[in-house]
Amino acid sequence: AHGSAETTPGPHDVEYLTTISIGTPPQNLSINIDTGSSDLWVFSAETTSSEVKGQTVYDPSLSSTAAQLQGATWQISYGDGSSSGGDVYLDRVALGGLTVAAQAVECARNVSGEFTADGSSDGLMGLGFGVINMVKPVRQKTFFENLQAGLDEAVFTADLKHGMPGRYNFGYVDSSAYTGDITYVPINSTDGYWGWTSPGYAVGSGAFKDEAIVGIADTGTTLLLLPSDIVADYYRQVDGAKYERNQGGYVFGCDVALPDFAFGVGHTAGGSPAMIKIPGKYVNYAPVGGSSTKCYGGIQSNDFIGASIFGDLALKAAFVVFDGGNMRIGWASK
Ligand SMILES: NCc1ccc(-c2ccco2)nc1
Repeated sequence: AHGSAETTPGPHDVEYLTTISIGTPPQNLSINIDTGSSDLWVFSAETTSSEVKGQTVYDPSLSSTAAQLQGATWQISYGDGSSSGGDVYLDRVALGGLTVAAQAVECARNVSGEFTADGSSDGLMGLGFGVINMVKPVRQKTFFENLQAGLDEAVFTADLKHGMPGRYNFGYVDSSAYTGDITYVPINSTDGYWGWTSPGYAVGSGAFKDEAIVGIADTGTTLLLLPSDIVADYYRQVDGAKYERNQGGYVFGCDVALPDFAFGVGHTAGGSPAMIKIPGKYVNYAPVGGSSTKCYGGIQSNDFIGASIFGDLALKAAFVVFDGGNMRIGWASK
């Protein structure tokens, strides 16, 4: 089996939203597919009403195929400080033409203010590894883990785009969606993430710099978070760019010229790595609050987290293969 679903960017490509249907008859929700976590949770009929502002909720009592997972609860918090928690139902979940008959659907009783304020997202679908699923007392499998054995190929791919809809495919690699070759590197899923190491980077037309970047491929993070020395190196090439503590990162004039940023993938023996190039204009993330002339950079430091995060800013410059069968990740230009 294989399937394909369109995914649509929010403002400034802050997140990408994909429609899933849950239950019988189907209830359609718009969810954020997040390779940086492993819980499928949704706003639900059980969510504290003051914490629901515009989201579509899943109501298991209206689904003839829903069954509560007795005694199961969950609580999760994310790197951006947001959080949610509740109880668990098993129900049919369909995405891109593929169905899992008994997927753990984690129904929120509570969500933090960040989720309440994001009226476009009705929940998250984690496509990380089940080892970090937060359901207790028994962890639950992700949608991909439940599908995997039945897929033609044990892969899913991310084809995110700047300011326009892209696609998540399951079970196949669409050879018309990228240019050149896909370069595959091993992943380390010990911490539950799609962990991999880039051999280095280049700023603009500058030379490649050999500096191992240990990170995760994370569709649920907006930006590209890298070691502070690399970030400083990039913004040295941006006129007037500076680190502003009260903005929480590097900012610059919204009309400034921005150099491309390229990161390496793989290491052909002695040869140079394949490069994924992020166009400079993608690095202009958005005007900072209250300004129309000061803009916030899409490349920022990973200082507080230790590992780097190849979030949407990096992913939307590439066609990415999350290969669960061979425990590897593949990157291609497009
Ligand atoms: N990296 C996981 C993740 C994804 C989305 C969100 C979020 C908060 C408010 C709206 O969305 N938080 C964390």
